[in-house]
Amino acid sequence: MGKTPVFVLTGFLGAGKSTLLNRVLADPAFADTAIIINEFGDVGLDHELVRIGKTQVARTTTGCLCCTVGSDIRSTLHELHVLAHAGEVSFARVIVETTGLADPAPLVNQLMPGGAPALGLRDHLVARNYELAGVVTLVDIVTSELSIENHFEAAKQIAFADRIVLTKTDLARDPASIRDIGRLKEHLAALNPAATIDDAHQSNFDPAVLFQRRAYTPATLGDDVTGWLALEEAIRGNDGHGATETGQSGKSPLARHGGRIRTFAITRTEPIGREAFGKFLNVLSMSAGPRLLRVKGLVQDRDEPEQPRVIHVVQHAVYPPTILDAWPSEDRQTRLVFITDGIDPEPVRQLFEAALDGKQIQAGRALSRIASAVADTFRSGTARLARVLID
Ligand SMILES: Nc1nc2c(ncn2[C@@H]2O[C@H](COP(=O)(O)OP(=O)(O)OP(=O)(O)O)[C@@H](O)[C@H]2O)c(=O)[nH]1
Repeated sequence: MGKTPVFVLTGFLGAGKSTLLNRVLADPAFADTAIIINEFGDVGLDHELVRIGKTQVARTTTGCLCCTVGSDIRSTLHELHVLAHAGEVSFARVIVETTGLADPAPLVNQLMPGGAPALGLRDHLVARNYELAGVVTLVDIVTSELSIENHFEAAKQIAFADRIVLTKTDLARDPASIRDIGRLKEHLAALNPAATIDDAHQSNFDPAVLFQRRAYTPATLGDDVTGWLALEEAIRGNDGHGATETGQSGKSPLARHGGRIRTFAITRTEPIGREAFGKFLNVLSMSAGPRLLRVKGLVQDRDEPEQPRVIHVVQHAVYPPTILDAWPSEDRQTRLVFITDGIDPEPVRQLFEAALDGKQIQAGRALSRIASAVADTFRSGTARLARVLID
């Protein structure tokens, strides 16, 4: 028996990883697939939104694979191996969906031969039974330029890919947007000349091809990748976690991502008015701008409480909600997960409550706190830039 191929599916926040994964998992050829979904924060939602078939096996890891100390990916692969050995599950490939903020270097380092050393029997078993067979990076044409500029993770995800897929190309209908796609492709090819670039909405695009076994060789991806992997080794030696804010489970999921990234959830048990909720999302998105990195949620609508609404905001883009036929689990409360760049939970919670309860003055106060957080992050960004220029 050969080694089981492991594919990493990555891409910045909201790039469309779960959407593509659902498409692939619905293909009968992928019935024998194990999926590892990594969620940023304890109140993740992906495990509810990715549709796992009866013959597929899924594991969710919380925290961030690139930040959790030790080797979470190896322990999850080991657990799957033990279950397969006992005949409890069966799979021919593993797909790891990372969080949108994942730095791929530590993950690749743990999975490739000659990467992070095997520390015990478990790691030896993982190395003997699995091989990294590809890194697929999705690039959202709507937000990627901003993401690449503002978040090193987005650029690294592109650099480590052997397959790049452009998503949301269906939204580019006018000639200027189509020209922009051409420019984006040039930019991506400059960042990573070795990867193939596909378009998720081209009629001949077959996502199954992305998860076919192949040799993944970081050395062919250029000096940057080799350098980052070497750096990874150095970081591993001293943990490298300069965490400024402890996240969940006593781990430090925010460590690699800078002190400004916040992740938090808002839950509500009473059903929510559609119009007030729509206003909340739009006003939040307008006031926070690119500092609102991601919102996703399941919402219990007052008029249709049995059909949850799935909502997505990706930076400035607020997507039309999708309506599910039924709740994916027993938990029927509204759950919203936020990832922000420098915006604290409190004013967002205040804005949410004020919008739903129709309290204008409180909403105004919350908005001015959000506006000042946005201005502060811009100011600190400017100060940093000035320091770089003067140094
Ligand atoms: N129009 C359009 N919308 C898309 C496409 N791919 C994803 N979306 C939408 O983009 C939003 C985010 O998609 P997800 O699949 O949840 O993105 P993700 O990368 O899994 O998100 P995170 O796990 O939070 O990083 C959803 O509203 C999707 O319906 C696409 O190709 N075209």
